[in-house]
Amino acid sequence: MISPPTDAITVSELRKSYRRGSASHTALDGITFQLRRGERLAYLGPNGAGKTTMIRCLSGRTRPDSGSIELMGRPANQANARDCVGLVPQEIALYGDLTTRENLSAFGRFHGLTGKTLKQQVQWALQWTGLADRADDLVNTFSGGMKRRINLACGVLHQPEVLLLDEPSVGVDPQSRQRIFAMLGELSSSGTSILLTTHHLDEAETQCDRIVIVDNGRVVATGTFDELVRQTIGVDRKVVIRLDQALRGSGNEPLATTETQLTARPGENHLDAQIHDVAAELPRLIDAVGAAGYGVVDVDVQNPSLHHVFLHLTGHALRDG
Ligand SMILES: Nc1ncnc2c1ncn2[C@@H]1O[C@H](COP(=O)(O)OP(=O)(O)OP(=O)(O)O)[C@@H](O)[C@H]1O
Repeated sequence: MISPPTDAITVSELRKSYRRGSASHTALDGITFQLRRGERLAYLGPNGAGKTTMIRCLSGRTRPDSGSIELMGRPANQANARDCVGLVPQEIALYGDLTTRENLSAFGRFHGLTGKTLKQQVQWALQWTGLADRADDLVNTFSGGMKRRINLACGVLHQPEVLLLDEPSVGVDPQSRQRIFAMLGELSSSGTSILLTTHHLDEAETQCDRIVIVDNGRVVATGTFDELVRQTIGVDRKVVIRLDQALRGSGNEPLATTETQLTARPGENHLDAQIHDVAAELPRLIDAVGAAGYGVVDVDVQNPSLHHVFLHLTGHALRDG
């Protein structure tokens, strides 16, 4: 018996350059990663990192210069290999002068659906998007968030096993983003494998199972959020303790009894500590601060974020606007 492929997408050493006048610009510089079956994978990178180019290569809209793509275990260049794929492009591509139902029916037909199946899927999409009560309204009367939900539905009417989304929440308000991710959560629970590109750090961190971080056309790290934190900034936490008075003497002199690594400067009203085991070490440190004659005004335990991970990996911040 042939066992099913473990990866929904396998990308190996993918390269793509564009010509710009007489020069060549490398958008994908030897990209390798996997989308595992059933997972939600964030392909995270700043503007110009090559995210759209990757989606275009995966969906067959752009031909890579070299490297390979497998979709559900089949080489992407085999006939019908992309039948398992649904695509939700970044630009909203809907007919404004048609109703929600008419748009869904049109896109369903593009995907080869007819008759009872088409009707069923349109009905499902109306419920899934929460737009059943707007089924017969013209799409050009809708908000950006509503259009994005219909755009999303148009890409999955044929129930693809693998879904590609290029910046699915771009230009929508936080409430609509939440709805979109709730919809994707439903698809994921029913087994769809999802690859989404994003430049939103919080989306990658909170809405996805794993993250591929790309910069300048290269993969700089891959893993779950916890794995990425361990690989980069480590498990130590930065803790800032604000004091009721400025530090005297050489700063940490009065706190010489503590084993915690401290940065303390005379004249400043705070101590910065690197703490490995916050639960065990922090109470001892606070006792030591009290014993040295200082009062603690505030304690800030800084949790690592994907922002810190990205900064550590690339040396620059990812503008998350
Ligand atoms: N058709 C093209 N011709 C020339 N250069 C291109 C073309 N498409 C993309 N590029 C360049 O390739 C690089 C990667 O672009 P791409 O759109 O894939 O990045 P991105 O991460 O999706 O960025 P954004 O979020 O801004 O869309 C950019 O420098 C872009 O200018």
